[in-house]
Amino acid sequence: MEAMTFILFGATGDLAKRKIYPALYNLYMDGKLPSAFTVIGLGRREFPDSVYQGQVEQSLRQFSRRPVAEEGAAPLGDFLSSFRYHPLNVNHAEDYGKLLELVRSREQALGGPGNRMFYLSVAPDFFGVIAQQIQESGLGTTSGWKRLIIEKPFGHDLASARLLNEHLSHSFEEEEIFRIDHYLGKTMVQNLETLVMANPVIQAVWNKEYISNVQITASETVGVEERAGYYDQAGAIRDMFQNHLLQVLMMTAMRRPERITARHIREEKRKIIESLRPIAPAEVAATVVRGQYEAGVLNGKEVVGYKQEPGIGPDSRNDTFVAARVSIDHPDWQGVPFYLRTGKRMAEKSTRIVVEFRNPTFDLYASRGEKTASNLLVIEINPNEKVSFVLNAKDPRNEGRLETVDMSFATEQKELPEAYERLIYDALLGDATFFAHWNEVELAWEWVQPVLEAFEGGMLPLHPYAAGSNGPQAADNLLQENGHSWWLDPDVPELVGQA
Ligand SMILES: NC(=O)C1=CN([C@@H]2O[C@H](COP(=O)(O)OP(=O)(O)OC[C@H]3O[C@@H](n4cnc5c(N)ncnc54)[C@H](OP(=O)(O)O)[C@@H]3O)[C@@H](O)[C@H]2O)C=CC1
Ligand SMILES: O=C1O[C@H](COP(=O)(O)O)[C@@H](O)[C@H](O)[C@H]1O
Repeated sequence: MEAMTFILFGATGDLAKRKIYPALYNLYMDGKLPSAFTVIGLGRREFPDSVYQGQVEQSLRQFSRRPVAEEGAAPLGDFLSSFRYHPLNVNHAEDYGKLLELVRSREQALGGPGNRMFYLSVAPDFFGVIAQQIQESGLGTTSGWKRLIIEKPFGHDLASARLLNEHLSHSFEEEEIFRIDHYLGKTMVQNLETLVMANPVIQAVWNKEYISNVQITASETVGVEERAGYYDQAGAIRDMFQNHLLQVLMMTAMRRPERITARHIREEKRKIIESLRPIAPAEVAATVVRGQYEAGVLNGKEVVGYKQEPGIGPDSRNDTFVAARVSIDHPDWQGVPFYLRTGKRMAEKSTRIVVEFRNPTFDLYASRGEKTASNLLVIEINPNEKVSFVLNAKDPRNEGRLETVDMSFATEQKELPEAYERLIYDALLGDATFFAHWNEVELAWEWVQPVLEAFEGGMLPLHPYAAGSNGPQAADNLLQENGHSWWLDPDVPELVGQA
């Protein structure tokens, strides 16, 4: 790989420490970084490179999945010697000129064409000004490639997302922008495409003829944590639904691409998000449920309600839970509801997709007083990474009566690269397959916008739910109207018991 300079805005921030430095270190240890590279960390304060390198080391010791060597020992020492710190206030134009001098001097020292990766790990309000200054200062002019990695949230609503994109597009081509959605870096989300496209058996039944409904859940046990300022403005709908859940939906429902390339996969994803049936604000209440957690018991401990969390006001109407029934007006998915839900302070941490297959209308076993259970394909994304196929079989201990069994495989999590490792590596290679294209982001906001308007216009009740529960009853009713119910437990035998 050619030499590269990695220019990190927000180098002293939480995300850099918890995710970006560990990802870079693990890539380095796997031989996936260029042999010549510099990381230039940026923040407002002044301090020497040695202090910065110490901060990076500390973050590796705390967060790296791979144990870090002793202080000063190679390869840690070699890795850290590539880190430089530069004080820069994103709003001060003159600071960018000085940054350019440092970048050029490092490029000269490293050799190569001057490849520049700009990573914006700062508040989204700064994205526009940074992109503009990169352009105006000359940082964006190089004989190598230039790329931009940006973090979520990408806008607060449809209008702000469009404005942000317009700002970025003055300085970067769409092909140069890598919008991180860390769910797209998760092993099982990446595996979805292979599972469906590389297995003719699954491919053949991946449509409305065989699938009854699809359930995508991202439940969390954590509450708002220390992010009240951000979360109380965003809510579950912007924090999780507009991006992560809709991305997982696109990955699940996309049809077979012509080829396995970023362009072809994104084309198929776009067709799905384009086909989501829009809902008018007046219809939102019939298809979307929002909730907010109250005090409850989680893992045997009492926890406070959302309104009692530090930094949240007693009158907050923010949603900590959202569920929706989504219809895809695509010939292959007509009549197959996709149920999506996400919430904080729920009974379990579980991100999963459950695909429920149709049962034949004539049940051969009814004459024996038995009922065949629905076949399920359960794709557990987090914290377990496991795929299970739930089938009917004979129970040899019970006179050959029907029982459900599962065929499954799981991945060994410890060994696997983390989402940020995969995504940063892909961006270094210029592979945008698992990044959100602007079309997807815009269309996702287009679907969500009437929902936001219904929220703001008070057209949708905010259902309370107890911390430690599975969310409000209204979210169950969404499915019951169609004769479905949430498959609750990712542990398959018990899950089947919920039917
Ligand atoms: N933390 C997380 O888990 C996640 C974060 N994100 C997103 O990542 C981004 C960064 O988040 P996070 O690291 O948590 O934020 P932090 O608040 O922890 O860090 C913010 C960073 O921005 C820098 N900064 C603030 N103002 C300026 C300025 N005027 N000029 C230059 N630098 C400035 C700070 O540097 P200093 O104060 O040293 O100047 C600091 O390094 C955000 O967009 C967030 O939404 C996305 C997903 C998860
Ligand atoms: O992006 C976010 O994701 C996390 C959940 O991520 P996971 O990988 O643990 O499933 C969520 O807690 C956070 O609020 C949100 O900003």
